[in-house]
Amino acid sequence: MSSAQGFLNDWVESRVGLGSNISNSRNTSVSYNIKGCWIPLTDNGGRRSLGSREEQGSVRCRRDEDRLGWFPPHFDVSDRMARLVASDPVFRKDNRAMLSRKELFKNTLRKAAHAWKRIIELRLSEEEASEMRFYVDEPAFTDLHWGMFVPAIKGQGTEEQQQKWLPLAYKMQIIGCYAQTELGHGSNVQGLETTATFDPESDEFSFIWWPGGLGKVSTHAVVYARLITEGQEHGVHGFIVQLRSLDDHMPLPGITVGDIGMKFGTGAYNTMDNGVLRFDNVRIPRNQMLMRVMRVTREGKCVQSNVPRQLIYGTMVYVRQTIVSDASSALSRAVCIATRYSAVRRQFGPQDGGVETQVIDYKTQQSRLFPLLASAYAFRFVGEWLKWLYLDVTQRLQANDFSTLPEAHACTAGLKSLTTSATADAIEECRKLCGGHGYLSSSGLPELFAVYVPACTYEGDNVVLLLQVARFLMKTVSQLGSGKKPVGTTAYMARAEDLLQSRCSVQKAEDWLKPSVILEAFEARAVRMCVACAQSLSKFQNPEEGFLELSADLVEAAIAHCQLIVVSKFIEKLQQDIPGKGVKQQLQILCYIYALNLLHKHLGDFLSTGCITPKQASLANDHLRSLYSKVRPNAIALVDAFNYTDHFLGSVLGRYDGNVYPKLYEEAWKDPLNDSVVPDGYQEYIRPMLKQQLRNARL
Ligand SMILES: CC/C=C\C/C=C\C/C=C\C/C=C\CCCCC(=O)SCCNC(=O)CCNC(=O)[C@H](O)C(C)(C)COP(=O)(O)OP(=O)(O)OC[C@H]1O[C@@H](n2cnc3c(N)ncnc32)[C@H](O)[C@@H]1OP(=O)(O)O
Ligand SMILES: Cc1cc2nc3c(=O)[nH]c(=O)nc-3n(C[C@H](O)[C@H](O)[C@H](O)COP(=O)(O)OP(=O)(O)OC[C@H]3O[C@@H](n4cnc5c(N)ncnc54)[C@H](O)[C@@H]3O)c2cc1C
Repeated sequence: MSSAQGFLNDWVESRVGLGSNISNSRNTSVSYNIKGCWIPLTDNGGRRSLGSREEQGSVRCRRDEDRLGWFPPHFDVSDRMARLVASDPVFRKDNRAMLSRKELFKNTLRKAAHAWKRIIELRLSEEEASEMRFYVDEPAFTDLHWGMFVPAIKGQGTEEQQQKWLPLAYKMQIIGCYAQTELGHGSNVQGLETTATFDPESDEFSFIWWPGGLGKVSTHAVVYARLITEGQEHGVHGFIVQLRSLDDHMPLPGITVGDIGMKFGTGAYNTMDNGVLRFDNVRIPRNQMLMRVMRVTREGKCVQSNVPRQLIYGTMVYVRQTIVSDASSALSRAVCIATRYSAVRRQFGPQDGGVETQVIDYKTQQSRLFPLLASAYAFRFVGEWLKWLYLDVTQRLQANDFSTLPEAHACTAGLKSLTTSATADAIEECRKLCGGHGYLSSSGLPELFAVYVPACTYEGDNVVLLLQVARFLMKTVSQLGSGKKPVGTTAYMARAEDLLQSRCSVQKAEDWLKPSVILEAFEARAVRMCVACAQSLSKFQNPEEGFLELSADLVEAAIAHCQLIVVSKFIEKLQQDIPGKGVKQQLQILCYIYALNLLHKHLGDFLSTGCITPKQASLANDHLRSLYSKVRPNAIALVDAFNYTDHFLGSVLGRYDGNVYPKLYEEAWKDPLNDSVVPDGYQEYIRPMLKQQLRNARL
């Protein structure tokens, strides 16, 4: 061993003790029982030797009464699937950053095939299979097949069409994708150029561009195109189109299909074959148009059914709802890494040579990290509520009650936008919270960021979606005088007159710890911003022109409304019975942190609308600091509660055992650059340069 290596080994050794200090932060009297799991809070003298989650093997669920009833009842399923994936070598993912695009993609195919084999062998339920795919943690064509192709047929197909296509899709005898976006049109769905002409006399081309799973795998797609019959246009509809032969996978006549190329980051989303598709007079049978909204008869006549045509956009509503829950997962993952590492990392501290300070104890670290921890919980709760809302609207649609569809659209669009933007920013913040090591691939954060950021764009650009919310809000405000009572998430607007006048009652910092005070401040801010926008709009002769001109303000108003939804759902959650010693109190603290931090970040809104005074703002800020101190002793337990395996986290910094430094050192040596001591290219480039310098020096 060279002396340099010897030094490095000593250096690593000297930090092992520090690395294990994560367990210090697990010394707390509160026993957590989040997501239905129990988190052992051990005091083992500042050391933990639990090993990785995977190694522990068994599911550590204690008693049924320890489970939080208000979490979805799928903890056992989730935990079992996480362990199944983590213990299967085929699902290894630590080498992704080193693979070429082709290797990466083939590896994804291998994993998807293996997952499908396991699903069949183990006779997994739909829920188990879906959890398994989640923990495989690799964007793949299966996301689109199960996430969009199947829901599109379910939501927009007639009974007959569902009976024909769903069994094939469920058995994966066909693989489908969702082909809506074109090279030239994504947000503007009505502007799509792809046409489906019943009388097949069209010679136009258009390119579909972006659909995941399309490039190399899908045999079928639900393609969105403008329907033309008898020379008349009938809006955009979905059509099931076979793209590839089921015998040899070759594209069918008239179809050109391929991958659109590398995307942001190495590894990351490049496991997905986002595709380009060109149709050249492709003919499909009439009954492959999804006809729940509109039927085309044998003679080419269009017959509108009684369901609203917005149902054509229904798959997007469904996926947006799932994306909100996913935001909580991605965020909790990043926060788990940053929190555990912040407890391990020490910088500066006493001048007397004592141990340095854990960076998690710095107030700046806490003020950046704990609001993100609070957001992870907030998004989980609002995601659960949104799931309920979606189920509710689906049941109502089945009973021909379409009244809640506009609200479901506004909520899914707005919350998708709010949570994905916040999560993307938060992952980057977590990277910075981990200092230099956060930039290492082995921290897991760069890849998580690269995989996650497109969520701000796909399934609706976030600004475009907020503008949809703003339209809904302006409509609601405009109807206030007409006697139509706002309901659901806009019910607070019925109290607009009061809220426009109300004065916040806070006089001392603790007054901010009343949910009613917080709610009223958020309601007043949202109403005032909406009403101000509506008043400005009314000054325009042409409302559409006004909407365009005021769109930046409208987006701010939509954000205020969506933040109110998240805050109010967190508060509602806390009104339920929450078992587990100390759990409710901790969640209450997180709820206040979530709300008061938003208030702090958007102070301009609250002050300019006169909802609170500068003095009250400063009291809120004082209170935030004391709330951070209350979270600190339980921070590790609160992230352990997410119950992520080391495999799923994929982060040396976020290891459960806190053994960060030796593992970082070990990881570094795995890099292919370290395969040889003298690098490839030395003879060609380095040596001649060095020799040249030597010659020059001698001259
Ligand atoms: C597959 C993933 C599976 C699971 C996901 C889980 C996790 C994610 C993990 C991985 C993700 C993997 C892959 C990502 C997949 C991404 C797939 C895609 O991106 S598919 C393409 C998505 N495309 C879009 O989202 C386009 C965005 N644009 C639109 O939605 C619309 O065009 C528009 C912006 C709403 C405008 O439409 P239009 O011009 O028709 O709108 P108007 O404003 O005139 O509205 C008319 C009327 O309709 C109402 N409305 C609009 N949209 C909806 C809706 N979705 N539902 C109900 N109602 C809607 C609107 O409010 C108006 O109502 P009115 O005022 O007239 O009452
Ligand atoms: C990783 C990934 C996967 C995808 N998968 C699929 C898939 O499976 N199937 C599929 O069909 N599509 C898919 N897409 C496409 C995706 O849905 C679209 O890219 C998305 O809807 C945004 O549309 P756009 O690209 O047209 O953006 P644009 O609308 O061109 O947006 C560009 C900019 O213009 C702004 N803008 C646009 N309209 C307005 C407006 N009215 N007012 C103010 N500002 C506006 C936006 O805010 C944005 O800043 C995927 C995209 C990505 C990145």
